[in-house]
Amino acid sequence: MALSTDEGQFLNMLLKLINAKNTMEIGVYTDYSLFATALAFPQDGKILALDINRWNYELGLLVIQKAGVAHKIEFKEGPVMPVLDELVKDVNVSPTPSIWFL
Ligand SMILES: C[S@@+](CC[C@H](N)C(=O)[O-])C[C@H]1O[C@@H](n2cnc3c(N)ncnc32)[C@H](O)[C@@H]1O
Repeated sequence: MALSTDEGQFLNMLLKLINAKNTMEIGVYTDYSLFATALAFPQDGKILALDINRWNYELGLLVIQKAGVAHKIEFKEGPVMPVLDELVKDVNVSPTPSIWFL
């Protein structure tokens, strides 16, 4: 259901290698891959995180907050397709996030 610790480290390294600072995560579950991404990003990095259930996002939120990276994350709750339909109407959303997850 979630990344292994090795995969989290690998993701973190990949994001740094490509200087990623804008991703969309579809399905956060315990926030593990979201946390690995937020740690890899520069201070002005932005992650749009989507999950059908806010409870999943809140599972790891305290850790994210304690690590001081919560400001990099915008969370939206809901089934992903209607949320994505809304987002494509918003001209401020990048059409080309670096990495997608589910
Ligand atoms: C495999 S888990 C994600 C694991 C996470 N990316 C990680 O590696 O730590 C899948 C997540 O997708 C969410 N999900 C499944 N279908 C969804 C949908 N249609 N819209 C939004 N979220 C969905 C589930 O609630 C679950 O939290």
